[in-house]
Amino acid sequence: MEYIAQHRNSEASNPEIQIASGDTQPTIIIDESESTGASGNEIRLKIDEFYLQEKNPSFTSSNNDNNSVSLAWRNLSYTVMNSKTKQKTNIVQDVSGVVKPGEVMAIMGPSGSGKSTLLDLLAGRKEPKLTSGEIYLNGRPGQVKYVSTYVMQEDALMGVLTVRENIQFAADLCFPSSYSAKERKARVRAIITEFGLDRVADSKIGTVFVRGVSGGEKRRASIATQVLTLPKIIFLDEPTSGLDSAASYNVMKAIVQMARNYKLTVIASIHQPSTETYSLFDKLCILGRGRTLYMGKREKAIAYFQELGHVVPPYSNPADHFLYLINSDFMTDKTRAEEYITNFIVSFEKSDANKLLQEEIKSLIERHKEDTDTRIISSSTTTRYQLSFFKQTSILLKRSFINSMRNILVFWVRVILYVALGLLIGTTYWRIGYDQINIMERFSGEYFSVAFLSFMSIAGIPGFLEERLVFQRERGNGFYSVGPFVLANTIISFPFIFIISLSFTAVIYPTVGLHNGGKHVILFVVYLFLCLNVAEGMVVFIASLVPIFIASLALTAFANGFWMVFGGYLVRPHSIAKGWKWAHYIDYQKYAFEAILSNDLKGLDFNCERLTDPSPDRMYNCYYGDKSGRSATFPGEAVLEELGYTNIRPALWAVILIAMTFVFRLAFFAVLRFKKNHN
Ligand SMILES: Nc1ncnc2c1ncn2[C@@H]1O[C@H](COP(=O)(O)OP(=O)(O)OP(=O)(O)O)[C@@H](O)[C@H]1O
Repeated sequence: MEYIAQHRNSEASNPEIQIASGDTQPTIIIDESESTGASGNEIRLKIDEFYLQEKNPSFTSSNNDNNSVSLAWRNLSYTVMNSKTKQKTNIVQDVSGVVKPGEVMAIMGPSGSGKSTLLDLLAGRKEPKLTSGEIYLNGRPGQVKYVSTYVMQEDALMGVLTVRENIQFAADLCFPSSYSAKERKARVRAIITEFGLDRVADSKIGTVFVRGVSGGEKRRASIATQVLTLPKIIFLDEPTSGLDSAASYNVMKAIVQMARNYKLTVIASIHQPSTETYSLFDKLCILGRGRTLYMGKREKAIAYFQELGHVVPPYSNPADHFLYLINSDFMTDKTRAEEYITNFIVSFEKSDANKLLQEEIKSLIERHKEDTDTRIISSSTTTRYQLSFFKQTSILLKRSFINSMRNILVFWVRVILYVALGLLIGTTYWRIGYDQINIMERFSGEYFSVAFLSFMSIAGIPGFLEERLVFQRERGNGFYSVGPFVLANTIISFPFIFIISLSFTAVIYPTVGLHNGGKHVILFVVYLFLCLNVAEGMVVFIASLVPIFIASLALTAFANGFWMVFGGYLVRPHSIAKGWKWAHYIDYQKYAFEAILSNDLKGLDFNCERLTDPSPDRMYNCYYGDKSGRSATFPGEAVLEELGYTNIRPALWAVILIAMTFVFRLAFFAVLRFKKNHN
């Protein structure tokens, strides 16, 4: 059933949302002008909720928590084995807790206390073999990952896109196709308002070249893109890290408000919240050495520690005080430090707070024992992705296109570099002509074009790494699969690489004075284009394998250095040592270089040197071809033959270059598909 929202400004007297049921398309009629104090945004929110519930029952509402999910866990442990000592270490041990819909819990503790590990455990992101304990969704064992979203610490946004565009693309990717463009836009508007981003909605996120929104706004935008679908449980890994206290407060406030409005269950690991941020939490889980030092209501924590004899001094931040209190890392006496923390652990185990917690978990399980409603556990598992492969690819293509057009780092920096370099080469070689002494210059120019242009594909690494981070986040949240991303990335590179090849050729070809004629110019562009596609494929493959900027830069530079050695110019094919011949045959630069060489030299005649003291039998000195001294010229073919570039088959070489592009793109797919992410 479809619903259409209509805004009517004058006639309706009832400010409430009305549903005018028709036969097929009931219409929501809204009067914004005479609302009873509800702002346009509030009305919009109501429409959005309405849409979300009608279209997908897994979306929750502020007034209806039927679909909300409580999360409880009991005796959760994570144990790793030290590969050297073969000893087991509990990173997290016997941790229990419960968070109900609408509540926000903070996991706090000193560095290394196990906050991230616990968050990952709860989110189902840890190796099950190393995990023990139980996790309950609404009191029943269930798969958390199907009803939750994990918000990573790093902002994963496209810098050249505006806040709204980033969120809109996420909405286009994560909502099912039964949502109209208008509905998705409405949801985007609503979440922008919820996260207080209206003022900067049309500002770019920012890049190294363009100053964008503030760190806090960027963090809010990043979170907004990940919670658009109102997942029932939200995990946030250090959502305020790197932000000042005001920005941290605003980020947390937006999250808390959303949790309240939509009855979402929220768990966030947090380092050192300010007093204001701390006061936003409903519950606290304080960890020390992987054990629970306190788990319960935030407002009862002060009294709890007071009972243990640790009074929070007046006017001090309770969070700071607790963290200071439980930090034994800097105690010089290790036995005393151990005892000190053990006291906190034992005190909590024996505490009323713990008894209350255990009873709460028990009663939650009891209450849902007879529950036969499996909707929560199974609702999101029926279809893995909301959109078809084709739709996913087309949206990603559109976003990649905008990113490539606007982000100078992706392609344009290469266009500028190549044109500048083309001008440099062109003006240096300036019309090299057809004398035999110029032959090696042709070789050098053509080799340089292939090798340097391929090498400079590394300029695309920063842009790709940014895109990969967004991909990783969106794939993690189940927006789309690897195939559409790889396909979109591949397709979008073609026109830009073509522009690069064309612009370089346009500059270099006439200035250097390569083989004249339309066919030769076109073939030069084609070979360069095919070569750069392989180079680009190799860059994305390496950068996805090692997604660390400096490391992928170094690896790609090494790989290109390797190909340069075996490309057939620095060492001619027949001179390459036997043991390295294989490298020559798998070197894409060989195929491009030889095809370009053949395109230039074949069909050209070069002038031999006229002797200063000619005799009737010997008038010329020819480096190649007929060396009898009677011929004034020799063909380009003779040069190739004598220098060992025999058996060049340009059409086959072109096919090999296409195949190599395919292989690298396939490897790129395999890496994204099968490599485990550790960041
Ligand atoms: N797989 C593992 N093998 C060995 N040690 C581990 C493993 N995972 C985590 N640890 C160790 O367990 C401890 C807890 O790690 P965790 O990252 O959960 O702490 P944290 O409280 O989030 O720390 P921080 O606040 O500094 O990020 C650390 O000392 C860490 O080095």
